[in-house]
Amino acid sequence: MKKFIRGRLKGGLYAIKGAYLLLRYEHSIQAQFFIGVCVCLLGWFVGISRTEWMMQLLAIGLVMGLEGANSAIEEIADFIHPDFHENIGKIKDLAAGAVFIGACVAVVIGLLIYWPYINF
Ligand SMILES: Nc1ncnc2c1ncn2[C@@H]1O[C@H](COP(=O)(O)OP(=O)(O)OP(=O)(O)O)[C@@H](O)[C@H]1O
Repeated sequence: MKKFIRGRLKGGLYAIKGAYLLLRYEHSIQAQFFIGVCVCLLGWFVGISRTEWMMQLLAIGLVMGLEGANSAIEEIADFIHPDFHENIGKIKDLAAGAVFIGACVAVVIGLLIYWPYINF
């Protein structure tokens, strides 16, 4: 049991290190983090509901999580095949496509949350 808990804690520390590396070195994640902070400030300013906060945070987590996975896939691809290869390009495009889908969903969630707060 002790070994199990120590193993999980160690795994958690590696995951925190990974999150730090993403935020420190990956420009896409940095941009998404910045946008996420701006949207959170907007949510606080506008006074969105508890449910809207949950949806907003889920959307931010979805995009940043997918971007992190995309970065990891790009790293693997460059590591196993640093030279140009059609399949590597396809793998990277698929991973980028997953981020794009998540980002589109996040934009729709954002519109659904903030549209009612806009008074023309
Ligand atoms: N080794 C490769 N072989 C074939 N096509 C590649 C290769 N590397 C990149 N590409 C193509 O270029 C696109 C961009 O790849 P790249 O690795 O530069 O990612 P990126 O989206 O610019 O992300 P980042 O800016 O985080 O590096 C890929 O989606 C793919 O279509």
